[in-house]
Amino acid sequence: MLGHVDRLRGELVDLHAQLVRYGLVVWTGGNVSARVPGADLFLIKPSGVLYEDLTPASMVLCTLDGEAVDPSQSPSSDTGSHAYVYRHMPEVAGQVHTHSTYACAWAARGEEIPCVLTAMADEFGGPIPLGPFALIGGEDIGRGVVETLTGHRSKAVIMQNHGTFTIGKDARSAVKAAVMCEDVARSVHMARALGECVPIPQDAIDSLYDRYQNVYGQRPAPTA
Ligand SMILES: O=C(CO)[C@@H](O)[C@H](O)COP(=O)(O)O
Repeated sequence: MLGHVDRLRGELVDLHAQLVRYGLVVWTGGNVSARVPGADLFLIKPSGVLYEDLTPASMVLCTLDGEAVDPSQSPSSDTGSHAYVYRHMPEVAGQVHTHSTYACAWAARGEEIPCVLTAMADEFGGPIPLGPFALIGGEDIGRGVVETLTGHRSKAVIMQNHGTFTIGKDARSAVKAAVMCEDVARSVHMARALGECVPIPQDAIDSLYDRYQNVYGQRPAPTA
């Protein structure tokens, strides 16, 4: 278990740097977490720490009740919500939260992002849904994420008046979902400003999603 924790500490530093690289966060906003395989534990960003100051040791190990194992550490404001998602969605092993600009524009309008681009069908299998308004600091956001994404193809949710929350089979997948969410939020926001968007038929969405999820990219090397 300690091997997993040490590995995930380093991975989380790198993944937080990806949020900066893709322009998804400013100052200390946002966070990434990763479930520890085989343990009722996860690691998450420390609260209020600048991205350039994050280190493997600064990542906070927490229980699935959202408590820091080391009480001297202060985990992210969203720790209770990340913990709630991990408890209620066992398939989830990574989560990301951002205030990325265009996704927040959809959050401020209280609108889901309609599936009008093939990139949305590929990655999200349909629209990016809107989740409820929820206060920060407890489990309310996590409850809204679970209510919205359970049984939904999308791995991203636009939480009303707040921002993006994503889930994944690992933290890297959740970061990818956050990057792709902001990319399509920007494109569809621009399109909407210039006119009506053309919806993609559901059968085409299904075909695009199946291809991207099951065919796209490099095949894994054959095992010896
Ligand atoms: O949305 C909020 C605060 O309004 C938080 O989610 C911040 O975006 C990140 O907080 P920390 O992870 O640094 O506590």
